[in-house]
Order: sequence, then C-alpha cells, then structure tokens
Amino acid sequence: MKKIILLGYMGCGKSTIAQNLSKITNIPFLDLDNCIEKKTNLSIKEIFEKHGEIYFRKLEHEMFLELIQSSENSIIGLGGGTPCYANNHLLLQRDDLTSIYLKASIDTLYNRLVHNKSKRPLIANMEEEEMKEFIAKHLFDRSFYYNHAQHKVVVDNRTVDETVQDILEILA
Ligand SMILES: Nc1ncnc2c1ncn2[C@@H]1O[C@H](COP(=O)(O)OP(=O)(O)OP(=O)(O)O)[C@@H](O)[C@H]1O
Ligand SMILES: O=C(O)C1=C[C@@H](O)[C@@H](O)[C@H](O)C1
Ligand SMILES: [Mg+2]
Repeated sequence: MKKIILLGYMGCGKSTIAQNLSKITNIPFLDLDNCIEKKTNLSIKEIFEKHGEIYFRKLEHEMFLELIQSSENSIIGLGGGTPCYANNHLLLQRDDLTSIYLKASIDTLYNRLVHNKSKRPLIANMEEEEMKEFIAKHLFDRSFYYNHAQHKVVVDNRTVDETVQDILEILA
C-alpha cells in the first residue's frame, strides 16, 4: 500500500481529516508538524521564534524525507507550507505515494482560521481585516505547489465524513 499524503493550506483540515481516515482504514497517522515538535522538543511557534522560518523549513524538509523513506504504512498530514519549499512539491509526484490536495476556498479558510490563529505563527499576530487579504494572496502563490499533488479533493461545504469518503474513493 502506498503512503497517503494530505496537503493544503493552514486550516483546510489536513490533521482533522487524516485522523478520521486513520480510524477507518487502521493506517497510522503521522502529522509532520507534530513529528518536528517531538524531535526538537519545541512547539512550531517556538521554533519560528527562536530559530526563524528558514531553519524551520530545513527541519520540515528533512522530516518529510524521513517520513516518506520509512517502510511503514502511513497517512501523513503535511504542514501548510511543506510543498512550497525545498522542492518538496516534486516529491509529491513519487510513484510510491498517493498525494491528495485538500482544496479549500478563501472564505472557508478565513472562517476556520479567524478564531484559531494563535498556534499558527504566520497569522498569529494579524488583525482580522488583514487576514482575508493575506490568505487570498498567500493561497494564490501557493496553489502552484499544491497543484502538484496527484489528486485534489474540494472540501468547501463538506463534512469531515464526506471528505473522508471522497478520499476513500480515490484510494479504492
Ligand atoms: N468539514 C471539515 N473538514 C475539516 N475540518 C473542519 C471541517 N469543519 C470544520 N473543521 C475545523 O477546521 C479546522 C481545521 O483544522 P486542521 O487543524 O485540521 O487543519 P490543518 O490543515 O491541519 O491546519 P494546519 O496546516 O494549520 O495544521 C479544525 O478546527 C476542524 O475542526
Ligand atoms: O502554512 C505554513 O507555512 C505553516 C503551516 C503549519 O502547518 C506549520 O507547518 C507552520 O506554522 C507553517
Ligand atoms: Mg495540521
């Protein structure tokens, strides 16, 4: 069985969907952000604060490689920016992986992130008014990388269960 990679913008539901997919399929779930936190013993927020984003992107690339090179079956939830740095987007196309972009609109992302931004360093200090414009621009820049995924699932107006079903159809 190929490793399943879920990717997409912050708040698109990678961690939530991966956890639910894991319960149904019995395939273990690994969250790339959590793996980095465990390895460094620091939160993502602390890594950004203490060492800066470039250092985080290096750790992220190394952890991504480590996870896809292991022989274990797994569902891997990437960080929101993982495909956009260090040529990670090219790894999404490997034959031994199934990569799935969870595609959410600007409105869906804004509504999910606006009250839940403190653990996300890129938006933590932003006023609500500037957040929507930031998400719109950022998503536009990042879509090029996200679109390298082998599959795309639109998550707007879908429940967690519906999105999990959409993914199961891709895997069937
Ligand atoms: N239909 C849905 N599918 C997925 N998540 C949903 C849905 N409806 C609401 N949510 C909520 O949206 C949020 C999605 O956040 P989640 O942490 O899963 O995203 P993420 O893509 O892992 O973000 P990050 O890149 O910041 O780790 C959660 O609070 C989740 O409960
Ligand atoms: O979108 C991003 O660049 C990020 C998303 C999170 O998952 C974390 O990986 C970190 O906060 C950076
Ligand atoms: Mg997550």
